[in-house]
Formats: sequence, structure tokens, C-alpha cells
Amino acid sequence: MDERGPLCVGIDPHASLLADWGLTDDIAGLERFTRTVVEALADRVAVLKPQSAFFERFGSRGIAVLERAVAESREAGALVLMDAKRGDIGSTMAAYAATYLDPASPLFSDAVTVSPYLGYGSLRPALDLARESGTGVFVLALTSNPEGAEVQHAVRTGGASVAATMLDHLRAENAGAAPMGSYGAVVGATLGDTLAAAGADLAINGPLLAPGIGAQGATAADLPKVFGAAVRDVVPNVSRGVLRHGPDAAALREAARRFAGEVRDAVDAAPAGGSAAV
Ligand SMILES: O=c1ccn([C@@H]2O[C@H](COP(=O)(O)O)[C@@H](O)[C@H]2O)c(=O)[nH]1
Repeated sequence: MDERGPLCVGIDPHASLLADWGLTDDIAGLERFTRTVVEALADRVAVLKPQSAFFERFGSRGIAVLERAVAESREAGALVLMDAKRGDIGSTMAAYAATYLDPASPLFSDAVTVSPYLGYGSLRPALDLARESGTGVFVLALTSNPEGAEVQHAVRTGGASVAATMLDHLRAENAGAAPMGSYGAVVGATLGDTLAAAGADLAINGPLLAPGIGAQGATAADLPKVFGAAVRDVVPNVSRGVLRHGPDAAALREAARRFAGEVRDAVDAAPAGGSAAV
């Protein structure tokens, strides 16, 4: 992020975007869309985040497009964060972990998003494999959608919210790592000042993936307000906000450059130091 700018751009081939780009909603359209994004951005943005669902909907041929996108993006120097939001009982979780975090897998990525709602402990195979393979895991803590609060703000016996509990687990996972650990949390940029209600302490000594900028209504200027002293640990994601500028490669690059600049300005203007607790 220091070298390439503080931005994660999503590769989200929505059917509506394929249409806007003049592409067909089929494997040829998916292929062209994905290649255009990778060729335009993989040599310059810090992180690319393919949204697995948009590739899975085309079956095995969609997965083949995803495999190529992952390999070519990594080759061009971008980190690839696979947005797959996997979560299952531990024995099945081990297979999901191998899919994304085992270097021998065709979908091997630098990190993957996981869902902890079968219990944080069920994620152990992914957490352990990430440590072994030098990759990362982003755990859904406080998602950007309004429906998330129903589960994530729920209060457990003892008084901590579910989200705060996930953040506590991640803090323990990252303890002692420098400059920070590889276990991140997903915390929406859209959440305004609701984090205090969830008792969320964002000082987890790990990265905070912040989706929600652009199409979901948040802006770079919201980041200091939402993340407080943790704002320097944020990896902001923009998907449709950049992709809607395609298919012109120069326009895609300019949109990514502009979002990264806005994030940098917002972070630079935020007060330095202090605890990352909100
Ligand atoms: O809490 C979350 C977790 C993940 N996402 C994903 O991020 C992108 C956002 O796309 P935009 O077009 O920038 O809205 C998308 O892939 C989501 O699945 C999220 O939005 N919120």
C-alpha cells in the first residue's frame, strides 16, 4: 500500500456491468471483463479482490477464468484477496482453506475472506494454514450491509457483542506480530458511528478490510470517523465505484488512482497516534 497506494479494487463482474461494458452475460463476457480489469490494474493497485460468486455462477469455466485472474494478478505484483466468505465445520473448513491458501492449489491467493458464524474455532484450519503458507485471512466482523447488525451486534452471555468477540479473537491471533499480523477483520466503511454500539475495539494488530466505498454510499472521507485511531490499518475496498468507469483501461486506472488519492488524503488528515479502540 505504501508503494502502490492504499486501495483494494474489487473484480465483481455483475451482469449489469457486463451489459454496461457492451459485453454478453456469458463466459466470453466474463473472460473479457476480467482480463480488462487485470490488465488495467494489476501492475498498479495494491490489492485486487475477486468476488468468487460472480465467477462461480458460470460453473467450471467461470472458475477457470478466476484461476487465470488470480495467477496473472499475482504475477503483476498485486496482492489477491479472494472474497469467498467461506465458513463450515472444521473438517470441511480444512478443504476450503486448502482451496485458497495452499500454494499447490490453482486458486492460491494471498488471503481469503471467511465467515465465523459457525464459531470462531471452526476457522482454525484456515488460520493455521495461513500461518504456514504466509498468507492471510479476513474474518467477517462488522459487515457493510445494514442486516449484519442483527447477528453481529447481538450480545453474548457476559455482555460482549458477537462482533467484539471476533475482534478479541483476532487480537489474540495477531499478538506479538510486527509490524502487524496476517489475521484481518472485515469492517464496513458504511457503519458511521455505530461501532461504539457494538463495543468494537478495532486495535487488533491486523488489517481491517473496509468495503462499502462508492456504490454502497461511503466515501474516503468517512474512514477517520468510522475507524478512529485504527484508520491507518484500513484496506479500503471499492468495486463498482471503479468498475463502472470501464471498459476503457485508462478510465479504470484514473478511477483507482483518484480513490487511492482520496483515501491517502483522508488518512493523512486524521489525527496521528493514540489507541485504535473506538
Ligand atoms: O461487509 C462486506 C463484505 C464484503 N463485501 C464485498 O465487497 C464488495 C463491495 O462491492 P461494491 O461494488 O464496492 O459495493 C462486494 O464484492 C461485496 O461482496 C461487502 O460489500 N461488504
